[in-house]
Amino acid sequence: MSYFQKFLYVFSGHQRQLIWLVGIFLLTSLLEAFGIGLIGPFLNLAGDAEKVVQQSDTFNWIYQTFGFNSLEKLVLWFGIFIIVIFLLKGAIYFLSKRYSYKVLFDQRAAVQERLFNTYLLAPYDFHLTRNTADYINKITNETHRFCFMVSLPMVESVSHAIVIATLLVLMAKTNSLLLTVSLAALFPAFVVFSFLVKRLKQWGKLSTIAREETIKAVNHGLGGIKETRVFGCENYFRKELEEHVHEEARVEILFQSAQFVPRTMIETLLITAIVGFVCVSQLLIGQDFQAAIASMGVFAVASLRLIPAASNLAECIGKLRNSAHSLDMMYLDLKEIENNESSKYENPSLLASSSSTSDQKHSSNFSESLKISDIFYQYPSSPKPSLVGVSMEIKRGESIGLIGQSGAGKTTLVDVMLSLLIPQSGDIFLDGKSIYSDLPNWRKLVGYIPQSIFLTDDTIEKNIAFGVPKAEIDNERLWYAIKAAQLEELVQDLPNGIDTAVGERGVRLSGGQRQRIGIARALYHQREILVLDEATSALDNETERLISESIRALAGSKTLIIIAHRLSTIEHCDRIYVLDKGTVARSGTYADVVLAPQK
Ligand SMILES: Nc1ncnc2c1ncn2[C@@H]1O[C@H](COP(=O)(O)OP(=O)(O)OP(=O)(O)O)[C@@H](O)[C@H]1O
Repeated sequence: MSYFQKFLYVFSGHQRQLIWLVGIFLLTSLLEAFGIGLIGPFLNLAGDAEKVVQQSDTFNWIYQTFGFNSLEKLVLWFGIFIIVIFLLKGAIYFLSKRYSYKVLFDQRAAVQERLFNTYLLAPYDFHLTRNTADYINKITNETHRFCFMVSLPMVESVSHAIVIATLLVLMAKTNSLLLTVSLAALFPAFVVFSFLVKRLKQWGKLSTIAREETIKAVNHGLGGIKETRVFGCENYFRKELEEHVHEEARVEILFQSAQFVPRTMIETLLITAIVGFVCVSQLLIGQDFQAAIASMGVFAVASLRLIPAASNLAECIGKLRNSAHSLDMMYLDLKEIENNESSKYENPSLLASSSSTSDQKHSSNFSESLKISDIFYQYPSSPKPSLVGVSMEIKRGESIGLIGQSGAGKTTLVDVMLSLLIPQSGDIFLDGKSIYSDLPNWRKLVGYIPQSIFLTDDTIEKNIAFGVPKAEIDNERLWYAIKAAQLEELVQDLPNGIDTAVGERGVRLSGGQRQRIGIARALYHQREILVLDEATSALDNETERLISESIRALAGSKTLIIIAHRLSTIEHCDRIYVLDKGTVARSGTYADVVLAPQK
């Protein structure tokens, strides 16, 4: 696919604004050229007005038509006219810049939103292959590059190309030989430029990678500041960061310096060509000097616009090449996710509906049973399947425990149940109906309490009512969740109560408190089916008792699926499933599976 097609795919929806931008840039160039073109005649007029009016038909016509009664007035009004043209040009220049920034920044915001939405809706297995640094870099840095290193140069190069083409036609009409000489003289600049173009793309790629690695180094070093400090790894992460920021600086210096090469060459070569042409035609061929001077005048004026237009065009092409990697990356992500088979299960309306799920009355229902039927799942990057023919049936209100050795497939099964992973074969039936026929509805039924809860750097209240705007939080439901998750005492002891900030990822809370916030979150969101991944980390007896109590209190009213690492947690479960190498090895009551001697 061509660069331009990729650009249009990412820039979708606002193509008309691009055409407006090209038009506005052209108008500014035109006014500028017109204004500059008037300066010469004005100086001539001011120097000897009488002679100019006598010799120039145009000035004579102006003088007669507008009824000037003195030459001084003509000079004055002509001067005022030039000032008005420049004022107009200045105003249009300002408005065009303002408009172009509006288009570009609005477009950047639109691409940022689109990328973020795309990532939010991307199949879960897509996220298993990515790093958050990659998302942060694309949404913050690369979208900026897309606007100022792809969109803007694209528009500017079209307007420069039009100006250049017009000037070339004008020059060709004036003196085609001089034009040929000028173009031939520019040949070395084309050669150097085509050599640089390949490098520019490579430097752009290295610069993108360096930015991403810098974010990774910050994430690793500061994200795990506890471990960094305890293991004394400050120097290691400092060096990592140093390496990447210097790499970015190195390639940016190369790119920015390389941008001046075509500009300098074009200027030097064009001036050399024009001066050389005059010398040769005058000294060697003895051409009529007056005729040469006449063409030189047109060339000099045309070159005034041609040199900047040509060097700006070269600069724009340089930027477009340099940002080719950024464009490729954004295009590939958008295209890959938007066309992904699994994405078809995802409903874009989820984005609109998910934030308000909790305050809507639940339309989703679970009245009888959940049937997991013959599930087969293999990770895209894994040589062997993680789940093979897993089946189980769970009645409404039952609690089931999943146990098995590390790597047996418990988390994978839970991820399939949470519809994060879509199985290659098999199905899950809710009251006899496949959940895949209406995933948004299924998602309103299941809640997840992972081993390590993701807490936002916000208050306890906002972490429990996760994803609900503050004004829409239901207080009654919030306090029910706090009580049921055994958090009441903690909240009452805190000076700011539910308004206490938990810190990034909940650093100001203990592991047990964090998990109870997770339970409260699932309860606030009124999920019928709760999937609980019990924390493996050793919790103190009191915390463990509180968590077990809150889980036990839910038994019967909620359907619970618990991945257990401590057998005491699943004592009360109606049924236990033992997973082994991706299959259900045994199932039965706690007494059958855990207490009975194994054959
Ligand atoms: N993202 C992944 N890509 C490839 N293979 C994976 C991925 N995640 C898990 N696996 C593999 O799938 C199998 C089941 O892993 P899973 O995490 O489901 O086990 P588990 O029973 O939950 O283990 P644990 O109790 O240690 O959490 C393992 O062999 C594991 O290596």
